[in-house]
Amino acid sequence: MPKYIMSLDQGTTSSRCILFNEKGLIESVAQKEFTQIYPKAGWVEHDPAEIWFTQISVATEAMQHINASASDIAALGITNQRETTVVWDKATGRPIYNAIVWQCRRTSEYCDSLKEEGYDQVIKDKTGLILDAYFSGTKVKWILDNVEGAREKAERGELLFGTIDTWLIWNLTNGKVHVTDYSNASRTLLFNIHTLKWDEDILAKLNIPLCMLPEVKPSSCVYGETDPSLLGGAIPIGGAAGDQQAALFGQVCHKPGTAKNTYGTGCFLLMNTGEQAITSKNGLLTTIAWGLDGKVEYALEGSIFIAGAAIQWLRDELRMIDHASHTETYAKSVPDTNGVYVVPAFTGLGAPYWDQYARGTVVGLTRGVKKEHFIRATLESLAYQTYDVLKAMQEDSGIELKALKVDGGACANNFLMQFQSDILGVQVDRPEIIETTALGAAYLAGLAVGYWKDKEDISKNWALSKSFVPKMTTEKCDELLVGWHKAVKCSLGWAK
Ligand SMILES: Nc1ncnc2c1ncn2[C@@H]1O[C@H](COP(=O)(O)OP(=O)(O)O)[C@@H](O)[C@H]1O
Ligand SMILES: O=P(O)(O)OC[C@H](O)CO
Repeated sequence: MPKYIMSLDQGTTSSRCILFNEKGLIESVAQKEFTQIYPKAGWVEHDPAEIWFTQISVATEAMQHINASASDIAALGITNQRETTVVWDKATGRPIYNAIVWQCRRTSEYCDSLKEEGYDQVIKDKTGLILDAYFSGTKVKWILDNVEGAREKAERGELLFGTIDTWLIWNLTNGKVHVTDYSNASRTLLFNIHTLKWDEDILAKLNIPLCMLPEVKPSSCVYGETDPSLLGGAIPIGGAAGDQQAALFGQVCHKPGTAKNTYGTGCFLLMNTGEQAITSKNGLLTTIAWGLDGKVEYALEGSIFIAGAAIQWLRDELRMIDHASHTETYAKSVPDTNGVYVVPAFTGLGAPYWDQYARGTVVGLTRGVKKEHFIRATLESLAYQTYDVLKAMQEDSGIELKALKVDGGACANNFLMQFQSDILGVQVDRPEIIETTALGAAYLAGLAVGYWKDKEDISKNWALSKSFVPKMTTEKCDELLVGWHKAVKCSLGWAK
């Protein structure tokens, strides 16, 4: 009887593999960071070969840590940074260009031109998304327009497109399977979330041939088996989901009205809306949560582009800290930010502002401002951005959240979680396992092969580690939020 489920978590900054047991506990982890490529201001790329190589090597490493063999693994699930776009040659399996990362702004002006024609409404109606460079569609078009001979090859059926789930499954099956799941398809700008088909009108508008797109399947289903040469035997690939939807599943937000916020590179707040696709009036996205049990379920999403990445910026570019976790001590060493606000709009602002031209802004500097204030203000910016998104979500859904489940690397920060609870006026619940993204993918894969019976079987695994309850007065909160919103105004439209 196989003992584990393997989860491949291909994130924006690292590739990770976790082996889970049937209680949803971690048995083994391996992780590798990979290169971020910034060819021009506002452009972000990854090397797809490095993504594949780091991912397969951490899988091997995680197995070695506990002497697991392929026969010990019941199934493998995949979860991934979403929207990031790879186009490769079907015959050779070689990418024709670097992966264009979700954060990349190179197609902003093209998106503007479509907006001027009013095409943003068409996009919203069909895909549930905002017309923005964030999503895959305009990135695929950019590759076809800019790599010599690419469009002709694509039209002849010689090129394939995939988000990272598709790229990994293609490689895991040695080029046999070209698929994606509903949750990832719903982030491409090319998928109609109501008809559940690739949208031929949008494809024609963006001049993207249908033949290069993957087949879209449920998030929990056996897509194929890993090539036996890779992990010492064939393992069924039983599930795939975009990382934010996987986290929603891993947090057992299986019922409408339940929500989670993931604090990783960015911050993504998702609320399950069941079989109803709610259209936002406040700058949120309507997205597919997963395809499971013969149907799809939807979510409302607030996407914040820069969260933990701002902490990495403090560490790597400003060199104010040696380690992300040190921010907690610095922030607690001062009573406030001394009037400083940091708006980390490094790649524009996502929900609810959707300003492609906003840029990072620091306001309120005076002679007495110390590094501790700056660090605290950067941490607080994650909580303020979450406030803006949660407010929009409560208005759209008509649901007042009683508690917010949190996960992702930066939710380990107790200062941040307390400040988050204060500013939201809502309880914040951190689970024992904060690797819920990987766990969600494991659950989807395990369900497909009968390792877990059903959602109820999974739900009992969720365990609370710590709750944070609001302590700040409403007056103080309001005062801080006025300052934040003034700071956001300063950042808007800067790069126009
Ligand atoms: N204790 C901490 N306090 C604040 N930020 C943190 C802390 N630990 C990790 N982070 C941030 O969290 C991010 C890593 O989280 P993770 O969930 O692994 O992200 P991703 O999946 O996007 O790569 C990094 O951006 C890092 O700066
Ligand atoms: O890699 P993460 O965890 O920052 O997630 C990135 C998101 O999927 C982008 O939409």
